[in-house]
Amino acid sequence: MRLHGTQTFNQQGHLEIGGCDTVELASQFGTPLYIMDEAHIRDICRQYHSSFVKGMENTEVIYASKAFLTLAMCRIIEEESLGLDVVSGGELYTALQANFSPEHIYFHGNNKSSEELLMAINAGVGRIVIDNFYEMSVLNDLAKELNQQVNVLLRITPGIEAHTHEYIQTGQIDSKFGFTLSNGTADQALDLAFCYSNLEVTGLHAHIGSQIFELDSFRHEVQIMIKYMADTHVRTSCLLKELNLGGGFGIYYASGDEPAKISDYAKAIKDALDEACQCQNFPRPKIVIEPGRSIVGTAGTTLYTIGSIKEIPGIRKYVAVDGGMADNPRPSLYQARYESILANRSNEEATESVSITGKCCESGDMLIWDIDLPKVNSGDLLAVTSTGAYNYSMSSNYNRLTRPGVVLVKDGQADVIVKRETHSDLLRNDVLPERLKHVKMACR
Ligand SMILES: Cc1ncc(COP(=O)(O)O)c(C=O)c1O
Ligand SMILES: N[C@@H](CCCC[NH3+])C(=O)O
Repeated sequence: MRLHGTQTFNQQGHLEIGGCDTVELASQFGTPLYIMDEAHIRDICRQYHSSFVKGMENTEVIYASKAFLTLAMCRIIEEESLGLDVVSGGELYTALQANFSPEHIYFHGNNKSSEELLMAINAGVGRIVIDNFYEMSVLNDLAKELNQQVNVLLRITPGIEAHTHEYIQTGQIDSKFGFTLSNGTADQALDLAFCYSNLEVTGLHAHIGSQIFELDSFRHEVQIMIKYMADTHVRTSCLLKELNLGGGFGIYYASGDEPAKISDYAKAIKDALDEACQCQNFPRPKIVIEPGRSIVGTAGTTLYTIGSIKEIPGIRKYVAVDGGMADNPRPSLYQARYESILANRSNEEATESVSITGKCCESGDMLIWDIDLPKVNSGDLLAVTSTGAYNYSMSSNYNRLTRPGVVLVKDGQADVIVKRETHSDLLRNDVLPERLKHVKMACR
């Protein structure tokens, strides 16, 4: 088990995060509980800032908020001088409610509605990243009506198959995202965008996928995109000045994961950029990167209480927790692997192999297959690590489970940043039509 950020074990053998004893957090806030380590998030933001913003000229880091977004997170990100990537009206709304400076917001998405585009224009977001022809024409019409010039990037599909789960690859040709480079669609899109009176094309965007470890995928992306920008300059004499390379930097979830350091990703990108610009005789564009997972992933831990335990002799021991695929769908979606420990007995030796299952009505509701733990008892607390990204943000109310709360811990203080849902929250939007109100069981 690898410890992350401020995680440590205290004298009672309890897992501590941000100076808070997780056993006490469980009794104060209940389980399941998402715990976010503020110092760790800030430390990673600072590593990105020093490697990319300070370490390279004219570079911006924007946080891909789809990984984990709350009002408090927006404030942390802005305080750490990072921008924000949003992909929906809901994410944009959250950022604006948190008073995030709109000029540092990039608006993504492959099917933005007119309402979302209008919201983005009215808010004055820094960039809208155009994904397709339909969006381009709708956006230009809206901007014209409002008599506004909108700064846009075009999303290009560069044709790179990064080594990651196929569901989280995005740069390959067979992708729903962006304008394909290899078949001339990207050229057509640029030619059209240059003609639209209310769009200001400042540059290009590409994103090759998520949870990528190899530096070569990013080097390759830089080479392809700089060559394309240089070719575009020759072909149209328009000089594109900005290149957004997306996110995708991998993190440690479980043994075998070996992500590069943030400074290594930065060096690989910087060197590839210098080389490509020199080789293509092209002026260095502004570079933007948009990491999500790598900023919050290892800063999150989910705390569960163990309930039922079922042993099938000679086959497997199922240990059920009070959450599951509703608060962490990643194992069932991508066969994602996680590590965990007993938070209340973290100093004890592992003696048995068990599989951690959730409480949803699905056989596929598994969190971890075959993990070694001390002999577990009902009532023990299980901490699953690296759950900061795409857990809370992808959680659901399946089986009408209530979403866990989120606490932000730092220097011994724990603040609730998202309240635990209650049963009455589940009925918040239910409407019982008058004609069904007094209906009882029909005679059979
Ligand atoms: C356009 C875009 N940018 C950034 C990201 C963030 O990726 P990650 O969380 O892997 O850094 C994603 C998600 O894959 C994305 O689709
Ligand atoms: N949701 C995915 C990553 C996709 C990122 C968005 N393009 C995950 O949990 O790994």
